[in-house]
Amino acid sequence: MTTPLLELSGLTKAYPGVVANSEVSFDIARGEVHALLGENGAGKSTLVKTIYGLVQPDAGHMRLDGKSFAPAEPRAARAAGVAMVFQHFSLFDAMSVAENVALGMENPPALNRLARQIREVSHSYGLPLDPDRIVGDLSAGERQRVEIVRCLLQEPRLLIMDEPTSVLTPQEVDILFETLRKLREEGVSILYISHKLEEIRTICDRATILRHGKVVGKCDPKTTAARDMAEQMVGATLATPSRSLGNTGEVVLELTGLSAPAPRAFGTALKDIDLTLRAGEVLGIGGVAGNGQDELAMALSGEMPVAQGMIRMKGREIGRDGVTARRCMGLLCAPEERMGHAAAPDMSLTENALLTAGPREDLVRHGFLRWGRAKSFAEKVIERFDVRTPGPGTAARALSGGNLQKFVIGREIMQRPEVLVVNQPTWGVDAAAAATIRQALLDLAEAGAAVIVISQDLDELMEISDRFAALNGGALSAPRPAEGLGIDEIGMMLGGAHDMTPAHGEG
Ligand SMILES: Nc1ncnc2c1ncn2[C@@H]1O[C@H](COP(=O)(O)OP(=O)(O)OP(=O)(O)O)[C@@H](O)[C@H]1O
Repeated sequence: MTTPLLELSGLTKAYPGVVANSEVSFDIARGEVHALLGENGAGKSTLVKTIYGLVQPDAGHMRLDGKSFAPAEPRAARAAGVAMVFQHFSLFDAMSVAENVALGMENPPALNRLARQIREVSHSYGLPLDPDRIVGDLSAGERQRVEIVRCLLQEPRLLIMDEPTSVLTPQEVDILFETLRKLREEGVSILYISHKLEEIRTICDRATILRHGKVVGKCDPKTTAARDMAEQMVGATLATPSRSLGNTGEVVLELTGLSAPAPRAFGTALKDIDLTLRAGEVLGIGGVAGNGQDELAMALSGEMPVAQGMIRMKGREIGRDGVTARRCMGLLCAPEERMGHAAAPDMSLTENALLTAGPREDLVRHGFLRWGRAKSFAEKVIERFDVRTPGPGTAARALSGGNLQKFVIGREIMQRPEVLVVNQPTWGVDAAAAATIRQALLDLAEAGAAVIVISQDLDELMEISDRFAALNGGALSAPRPAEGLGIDEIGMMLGGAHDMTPAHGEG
């Protein structure tokens, strides 16, 4: 039998209050795509950080090519042939693709030579990328290609990918998978983390399942149903979100000709958006990333005030009101970026609760913070949304990505909003927790709130929306009832076909 590329034996890593990895053992063969599965907080990131030299294990060891492997830092892991594409890209918007790639290399060649290499790699792996383009102008999928090409230039033997498809369009996912297949043929091994089980079934050869830091199962994803994998991850049976068709009530939010210039370089301007939202309804907004999702969320939250007359809530003009005034009225938002935007990383969960729940939960009185109330509010969110953490005193940055996501969404839902706007509510969240969040959004609507869900996950939108609209280049299509909407119609809406005027011949 040939030796595996990487063998992990008994890897253990504890943090205060949790054992993130407990005696983890498995191996990765040469030329295989190996999935690492597990619910939020199961220990996947900790494990791949250990392989990449970012975390030092308390016990256990690794062997690469049969030789002892204990990288003290990422540089050592890279030198041994391990590369990693992170979930959050670390690119500079104002620099070109080639300049960004050079920044991540130990000994970058001259820029024109590097540009040639980038073209070669991008051509041979079918990843279209122009080295001279400015990164700020690229789509999320293209940015990811910059990171992948940067890794491929190191000719890795093991490529680690952490949730690579969460920001990609279906077409971009196909391109990525073609590249992964090519790498596999060349004998490169891939360790693939994702919560999207159907994708795992498509691309992965074997899967290792973690629960509470331990390996609880291994399976062949090609022959295992997605539901079975999900149930192995959580060790329980999954509930499907359900909803009794609610009655929609009066109009709570009206957008009239909502337009705004792009708030930053490389942002998207909002173009003449009209929308009427009623109490009790869930409106799903789809679209390829970078088509105005963040800007619309900011215009609604009050982070980006807009002109008089463009936004009304319950008949009152609020377009120029700031975040706090809107929160007091019951218009709450949870932005897409949880670390740094939705939550302050170094602050505890109690402090993070105070950041947005002050006005509605009465957490500040006469200028004094009411710590006791803030703490018990944070505890309630932790309990209801099953946030896995030692307690409300934990800093946001110590939570796993999915658990922090549960906290920031739960924090808004538990403030009983009248209008809730959420952007990518289940990003990085495992199947069971995603079902909990979707159910909570449906329950909120059933209790009479109006909910806007902005998401790139079309399945999610179709599952929970009453009406569906698409953002394209900062314009919003007219919402259509979600029920019965076919994939072709959705595709046309996403592509902006809604505002195409009939062509009158060419030239
Ligand atoms: N720097 C840290 N300090 C304290 N605890 C941590 C730290 N990093 C991770 N943890 C804890 O270790 C456990 C495993 O976290 P990890 O990020 O590895 O999970 P994960 O499986 O990657 O989750 P997700 O799918 O949500 O990203 C969690 O309970 C998390 O809170």
